[in-house]
Amino acid sequence: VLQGYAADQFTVQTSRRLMDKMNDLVGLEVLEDPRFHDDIQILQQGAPRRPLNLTSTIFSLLGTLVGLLSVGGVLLSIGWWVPLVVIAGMVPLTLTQMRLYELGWSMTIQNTQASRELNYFQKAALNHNFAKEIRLYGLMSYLTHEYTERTLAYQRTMRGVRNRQLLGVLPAQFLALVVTAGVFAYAVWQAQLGVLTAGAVVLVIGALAQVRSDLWSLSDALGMGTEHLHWFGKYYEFLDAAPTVAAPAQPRPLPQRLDITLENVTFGYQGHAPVIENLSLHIPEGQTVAVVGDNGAGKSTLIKLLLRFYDPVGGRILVGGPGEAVDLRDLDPAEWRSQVAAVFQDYARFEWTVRENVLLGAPEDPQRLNYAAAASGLTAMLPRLEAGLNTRIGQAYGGVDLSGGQWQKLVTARALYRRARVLILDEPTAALDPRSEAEVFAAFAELSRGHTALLVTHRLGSVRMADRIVVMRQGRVIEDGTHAALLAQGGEYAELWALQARQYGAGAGESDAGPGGAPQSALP
Ligand SMILES: Nc1ncnc2c1ncn2[C@@H]1O[C@H](COP(=O)(O)OP(=O)(O)OP(=O)(O)O)[C@@H](O)[C@H]1O
Repeated sequence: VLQGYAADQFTVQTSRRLMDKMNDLVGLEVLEDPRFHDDIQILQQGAPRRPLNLTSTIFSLLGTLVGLLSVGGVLLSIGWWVPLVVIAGMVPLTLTQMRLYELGWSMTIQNTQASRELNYFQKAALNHNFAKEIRLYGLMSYLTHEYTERTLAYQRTMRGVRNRQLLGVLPAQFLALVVTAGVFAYAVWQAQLGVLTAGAVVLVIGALAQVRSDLWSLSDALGMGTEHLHWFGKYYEFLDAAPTVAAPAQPRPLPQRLDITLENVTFGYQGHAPVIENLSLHIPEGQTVAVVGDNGAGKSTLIKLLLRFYDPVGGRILVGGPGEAVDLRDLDPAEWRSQVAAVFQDYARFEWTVRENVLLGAPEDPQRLNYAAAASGLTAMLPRLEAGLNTRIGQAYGGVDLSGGQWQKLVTARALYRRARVLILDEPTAALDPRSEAEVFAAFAELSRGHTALLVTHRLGSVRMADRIVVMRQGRVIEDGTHAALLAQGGEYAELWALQARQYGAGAGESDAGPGGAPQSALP
């Protein structure tokens, strides 16, 4: 019961410290490092037991040492050198045991990624989000095969380690046995010579057995103790690690104006070539800017940089009006982000109630909630949800599933609910029907009045409302201007516009009808 209680306490405390640490990791870079995920798996698995195990190992070490001292005293009765010889005979066993625990730990570390990968196959087989493809493409046999093969390979590796552990211990065990047998024979010989009584020999036999078992426990405890210490080493290393994207020790105050300026910004994801190159852009506060460009041009990456999920490797991002501009790196990330509302392309779908999904932990302001829900189109879909805003999402918890468009309305409400001076929408209407799209854009236009707004979209019909359109290609800004100016320029934007207009049958060129939504495509 005590062990269970202590394990509960340790689990909560250790997990909380891990979560607090995650909160300190203000950037996203760390999450893209496989070693980080290995560490998290090892730390999470060890959290409920390592602290308790280390404590009990220390106690068992102390207990064994006290026992050894007293029983060692008995062995002294047949000669001062006897305890020394017995201990010396056990030293190789202790060292081997410790080395083997060390080997076991390093194998665990080396194979954590393999273990995560094989578990991925099992998790995928049970994952609700993958269920349709698994059934349609008959994927289960592939998943089962991969899981089984990988698990067997993993087990073979670990079995190899266990076999080596066994074989490694045998010679040392044998030596310890020979030493014990030698001492026993010596005691019998002494009895025959009349130096020791029969009673003393019996005592020595008992003491020898006890010393052997104590020394064995000692070597085991030392080996296990080292393993626990390794785990703690990893735990504190994780907690103490300085993140690459860190909050400044002494942040500068937030400037009055929130103009955003990128100066020759270059950025590449860790280990990859730059995806933003020498990009310069100035967005005065209050301006609505649409960012368009090919897939992979770097639009979402630009947004991630503006939110300081990553730091540029070259150039800088400034926030503030003339004379007060501050490098984004010198602002408190939490303070800066509190000024920004964003709908990401891959937004988070929390399996909570609709209300919780909109508030995201913020206190409820009924008026604001009503406004955000109405403007995003959420209000109109509420009657179809059984408990309105209190409807639970997620069938795994007895809730409902939302359609893609319904989700998009919900996350738009989430962004509109936040009182932000900068609004960022990355493909906010990709899943919306034309009517909802028009409504969301009307709300967006109203909300962005007086606010900075950044809209990333492929739907060119909706970008005309922006004060300015920025066209990106391969991490650079290739065109920048108003809709009319860019059409007149006859460059990339004009070409994209004509392309979408043609697909809508509105005719190419400067048609005012323009493209109203996603292009239709036909299979070859
Ligand atoms: N976390 C990441 N790690 C490595 N490369 C990434 C990562 N995220 C994006 N990339 C790469 O960066 C490039 C730019 O991606 P980004 O998502 O910014 O493009 P985008 O312009 O938003 O594209 P889309 O229109 O398809 O949304 C792509 O080549 C992509 O593969």
